[in-house]
Amino acid sequence: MYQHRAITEDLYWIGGNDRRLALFENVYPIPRGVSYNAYLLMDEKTVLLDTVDKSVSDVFLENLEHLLGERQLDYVIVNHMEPDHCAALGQVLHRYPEAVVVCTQKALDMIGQFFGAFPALRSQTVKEGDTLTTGRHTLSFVMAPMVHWPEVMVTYDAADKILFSADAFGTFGALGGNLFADEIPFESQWLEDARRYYTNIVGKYGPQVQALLKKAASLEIQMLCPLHGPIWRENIGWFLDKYMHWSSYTPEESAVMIAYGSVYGNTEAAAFLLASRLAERGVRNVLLYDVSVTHPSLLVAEAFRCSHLIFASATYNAGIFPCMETLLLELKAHSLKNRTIGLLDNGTWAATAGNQMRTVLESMQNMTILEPVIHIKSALTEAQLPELDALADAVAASL
Ligand SMILES: Cc1cc2nc3c(=O)[nH]c(=O)nc-3n(C[C@H](O)[C@H](O)[C@H](O)COP(=O)(O)O)c2cc1C
Repeated sequence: MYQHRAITEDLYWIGGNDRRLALFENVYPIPRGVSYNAYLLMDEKTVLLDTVDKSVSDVFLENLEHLLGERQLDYVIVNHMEPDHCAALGQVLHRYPEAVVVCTQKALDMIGQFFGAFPALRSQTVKEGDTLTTGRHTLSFVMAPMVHWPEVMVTYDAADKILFSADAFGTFGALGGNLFADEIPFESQWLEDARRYYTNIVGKYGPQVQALLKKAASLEIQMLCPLHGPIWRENIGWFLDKYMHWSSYTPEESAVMIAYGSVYGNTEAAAFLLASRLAERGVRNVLLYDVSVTHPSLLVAEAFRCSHLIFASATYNAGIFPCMETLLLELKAHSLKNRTIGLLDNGTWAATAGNQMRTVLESMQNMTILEPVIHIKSALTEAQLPELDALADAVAASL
């Protein structure tokens, strides 16, 4: 049964929701599911904006066929060629061979790579500022390379001031009937997933996102239609501000995240003592995470949110505790920068985790490592409490 939704008088959401997928990109847990948004503009010409993942392609095709009825599909705009948005493209082109695919040259190349040759493919490649008039609407194309993939562009509808923003402004979380961000408690129930989505999926490409935000600033935008999650028509400035922070690697809050990796509990105990010492100094909302039981994607998101990051690790086979090493390499891979760092390590015969964590962190940009670094020999001693206090003082003073 079709389940399309009207957005305006001639624009429809025709996507689908997947609540069964355990791991997005086979990496990121999505307990609240994910939506794959596609849009259909029913102007004098009909225009499909992106398609969907294969998991929801049946309902998407039903939506498309039901809305089109006897009309033909004139254009398919491909903003992003990642398979979670283009898996159904092949089926669309087989059903509507007269449709003209509008995309970047790079996306056109990818169509050939993913689907093989479509001998009868009708295509129109576009560049920055090119436009397509479909009747009442004039769509213009804004290049957004590496706002996830190199072929990405976004599409601006000048008539209704809508930006079809591809993966930008997306979030994890399936839609539950409400289509608009202003219809759901976004800040309290969705922001965490939006941050986890941005930081993990697009977070590495901050400069490219900044470039897109700069271009978007010159457009009057009344609605943001992303490829995942709810549509924005109110409070867009608030969400843009989040993107400004995330893409410039500016902490959202003066806050402390402590992540520890511990086998027998002694490093954990020291991390908890440090957290308590911070609380005694009036630091609020200190967050303590065990890296062994917390998915790195959540810790990456938290690291983007917090100004201060403390890493406490047992030494493991002359290296960093494995889950901690994974976290640090993930943070580096996502280009995190501009943070204040505290370090604790532990070892029974040769503690090397501290130096190795420092090496990773010093290879990242603008990471300020606070002194003292705490070195524990198996278990923290009374004699080390002044050192722990000194680190707590340094963190509190720099917040
Ligand atoms: C598999 C394994 C490898 C370890 N390798 C080292 C090591 O290379 N150097 C060292 O000093 N301690 C090593 N240790 C010991 C722990 O780092 C040490 O006992 C530490 O105090 C554990 O802290 P925890 O109580 O937080 O787990 C290793 C422990 C395990 C289980």
